[in-house]
Amino acid sequence: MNLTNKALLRDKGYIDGAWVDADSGETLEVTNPATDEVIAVVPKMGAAETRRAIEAARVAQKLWKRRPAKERSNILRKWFTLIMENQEDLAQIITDEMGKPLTEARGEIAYGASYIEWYAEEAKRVYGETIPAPSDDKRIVVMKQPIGVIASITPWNFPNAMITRKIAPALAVGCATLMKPAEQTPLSALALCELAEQAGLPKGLINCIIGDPVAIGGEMTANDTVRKVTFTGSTGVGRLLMKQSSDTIKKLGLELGGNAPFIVFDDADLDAAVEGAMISKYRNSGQTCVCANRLYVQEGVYDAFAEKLAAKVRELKVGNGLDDGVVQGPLIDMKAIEKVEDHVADALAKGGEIVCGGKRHALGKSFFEPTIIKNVTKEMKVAREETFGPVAPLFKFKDAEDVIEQANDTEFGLASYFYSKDMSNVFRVAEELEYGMVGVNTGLISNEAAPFGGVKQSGLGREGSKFGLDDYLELKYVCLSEI
Ligand SMILES: NC(=O)c1ccc[n+]([C@@H]2O[C@H](COP(=O)([O-])OP(=O)(O)OC[C@H]3O[C@@H](n4cnc5c(N)ncnc54)[C@H](O)[C@@H]3O)[C@@H](O)[C@H]2O)c1
Ligand SMILES: O=C[C@H](O)CS(=O)(=O)O
Repeated sequence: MNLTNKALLRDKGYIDGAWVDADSGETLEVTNPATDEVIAVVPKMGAAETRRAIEAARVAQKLWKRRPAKERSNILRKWFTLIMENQEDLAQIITDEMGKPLTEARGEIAYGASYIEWYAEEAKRVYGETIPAPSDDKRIVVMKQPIGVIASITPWNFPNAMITRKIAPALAVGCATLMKPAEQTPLSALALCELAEQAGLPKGLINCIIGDPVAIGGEMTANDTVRKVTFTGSTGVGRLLMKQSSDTIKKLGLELGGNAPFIVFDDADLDAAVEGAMISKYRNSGQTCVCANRLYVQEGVYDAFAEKLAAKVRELKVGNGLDDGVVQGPLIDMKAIEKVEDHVADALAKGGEIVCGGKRHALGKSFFEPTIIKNVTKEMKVAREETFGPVAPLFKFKDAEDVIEQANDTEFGLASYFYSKDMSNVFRVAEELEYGMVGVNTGLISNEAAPFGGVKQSGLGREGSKFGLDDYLELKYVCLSEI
């Protein structure tokens, strides 16, 4: 890795302001999925290190919550500035450890930093309320106070932004934090800790435990000092963490799996719809929770849309994310490739037809050809499961009533998208879709100002916006009497 700022490449856990190895001395290798090269060796930590981090956070949080909001804000602002000054190096770390193209990795750094910038400002706007009391001798005061020590667990697909989307609001309101990044992508998390320390964040407020997810997660969910667990990842692991957290009645933030419908009505601007489908489906090689997972095209424009989309997909350059012009990197590992192959084979066995792609790329390793399948039906796995790869299954539909029923026929409810120019149709469909987020005439909806999150089995809570701040606050009602 050819970094300008070598200090960013950290390979130890970060606990109470110290860079430490695992108690056991055990380690994990970090590999570049585009080359299979080992790029770092990091500690394999467990419950004991997690306990020490929780205690460090508990002690640090008592002082941090008393710091004036403006001081917390200034330190977050400095962290934001340092991240943007180191954007190129941080982007290279992302591409090396998980494969996304450098252009997308640069975008993720700016996106992740935007949450720190946003919450640096929001830190100064945690307002309480007074409420007219039922009797003249009383006053009702409502305070908002930080939850305390929070623990975060994050996935590999956005190894920077999924962390800042949690840590920034938590620190802004006066919480102390632990993070457990995915074992595939610890380096981005450690680089964030390095820059937080340079920004002047006091020790103990941010702790990064690398290693055994079951042991670390087990301590985070069982330890009563941890008052909130915030998780981004698969719905299956989210269910498990929810169960484990119930013994100590923890607050939960869950950003889970998706199965996004992408709907094209026959009155849509087809070129705009194709552009939206390209970014919604093939961003991060289809490895985002809000990727279009099912594309529904009204029967009158089905063939025209399929033809236009295929022309764009065939232009996509697949390769090492560090190489010029590459817009599709490798999938995270061979397990991901096997899941994509299973979905493609299942669709073909049930009557689907390949329009383009459909198999492993000639580059080998975990590269897969950008794929479109047509004549897809609801009996196929691509209709019910999150593919998490560069495969666009095209379903046909008759009218709004038909497609709304198909789109809502899933246990997931994260993101959804549709293209239409008729305002009556726009309002009706947006109101009827059972999802936490709806993109209308766009395929890209994520930003720091908006409440990101899902309904049904896609999660609990919201991240980003003023709503994301509330997720790290407790309400306290103070009743003043004898006034
Ligand atoms: N809703 C969102 O914002 C969002 C964002 C990104 C990814 N995701 C979802 O995440 C999934 C892909 O990411 P993934 O494969 O890394 O998910 P994953 O659930 O396998 O892993 C996510 C994190 O959980 C940890 N983990 C795994 N098992 C654990 C356990 N038993 N105890 C504690 N921690 C454990 C992992 O180490 C990792 O840090 C997809 O389903 C995707 O939709 C959702
Ligand atoms: O996949 C997870 C991210 O939340 C996707 S996004 O960049 O926030 O849209």
